[in-house]
Amino acid sequence: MMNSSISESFKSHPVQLNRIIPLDFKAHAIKLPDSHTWTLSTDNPPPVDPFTSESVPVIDLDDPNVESLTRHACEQWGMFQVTNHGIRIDLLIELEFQTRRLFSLPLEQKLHAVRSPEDFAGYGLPRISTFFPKLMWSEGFSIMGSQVEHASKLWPNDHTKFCDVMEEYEREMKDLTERILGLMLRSLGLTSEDVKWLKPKDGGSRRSEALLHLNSYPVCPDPSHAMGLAPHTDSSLLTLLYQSCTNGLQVHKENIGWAPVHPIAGALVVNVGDLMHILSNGRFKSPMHQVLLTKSCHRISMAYFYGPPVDVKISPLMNMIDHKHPALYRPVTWKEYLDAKAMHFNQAFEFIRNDVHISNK
Ligand SMILES: C=C1C[C@]23C[C@@]1(O)CC[C@H]2[C@@]12CCC[C@@](C)(C(=O)O1)[C@H]2[C@@H]3C(=O)O
Ligand SMILES: O=C(O)CCC(=O)C(=O)O
Ligand SMILES: [Fe+2]
Repeated sequence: MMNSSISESFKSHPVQLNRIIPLDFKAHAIKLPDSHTWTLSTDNPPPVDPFTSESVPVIDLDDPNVESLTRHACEQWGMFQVTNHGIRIDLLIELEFQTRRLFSLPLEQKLHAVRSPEDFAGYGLPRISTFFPKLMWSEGFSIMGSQVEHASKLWPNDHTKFCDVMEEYEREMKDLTERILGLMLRSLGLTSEDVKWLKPKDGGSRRSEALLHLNSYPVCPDPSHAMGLAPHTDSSLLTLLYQSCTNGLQVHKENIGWAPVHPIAGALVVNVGDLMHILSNGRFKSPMHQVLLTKSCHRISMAYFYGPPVDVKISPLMNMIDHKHPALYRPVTWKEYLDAKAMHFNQAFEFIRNDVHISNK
């Protein structure tokens, strides 16, 4: 596979094996081990009634006001759900089936496809596990393009369907993400001409890059002392998430705190990524989000992280800058940003802010 921003960043910042190999969750179904016991803050408890509290907007992509709804959602929440997106429900059902099929394999078998310390592809813990003393109660599988190599290690004679479904989903996600990205940019008053560098003609090496990441959050013996996915922002331009029908995802909003993102059958969650926050010069939020666990449901989700071509520098767009709104960030490639994230995690923005001395220490 061609060198990508993501693969280059993993090579520059290898992950220790004890932050890659997941626990055998089934063997710990009764008692949470100390390695996975978190002291969770009680300052900001989840909303009392998750079904009446405020949550992210739901946008029908066929709505005549779709642009202004999108802009409002990106400015206020940095996250929204979309319906009427055109992805076939039978593809989503097959995607969920194949994902559950993967994660229900015994640990020894999943470990045949484990990520290596310098690689992003395959089975393992979330990348951000390196920043926490305790481990998360989750596992994942990362795919870019065709994942025959890893899938054939999981199912030597029976991986074709899995690979076909993942590849079809990636193609569909690419088109939909580019459509939603266009919508967001138009909502800021930009034309495709203003950002034609974002979507160069296919065929050359300057192609947008994306990663499909399957997440699994097994049932947990003590959800109030465990963490599914710790608070983070996404390092993409945009992330499209299918969360099937299990609760757990929360997004942080000023003046509200953690708000649940209720699953809606067939809907997809759109999450503004850090690079979109930079492009919009801080106008669009790249929201902090996390996943909490339950005692009875095995949650899975599929996140499609979309980013710019490898050599494109992302910086605040000209239309977003004036004397009242100076450019907040210096230009960065996706690889440079992923490196900053791999070193500084949730402080990465501070290191690319204009007038900030950059240190690689
Ligand atoms: C492109 C990327 C986003 C990601 C970091 C990465 O370089 C590859 C893994 C991605 C992932 C998937 C699971 C959740 C997440 C927070 C993580 O730990 O690894 C995201 C990363 C991210 O958005 O920063
Ligand atoms: O599982 C979820 O709903 C969230 C996943 C997520 O935030 C991620 O993969 O970055
Ligand atoms: Fe995320």
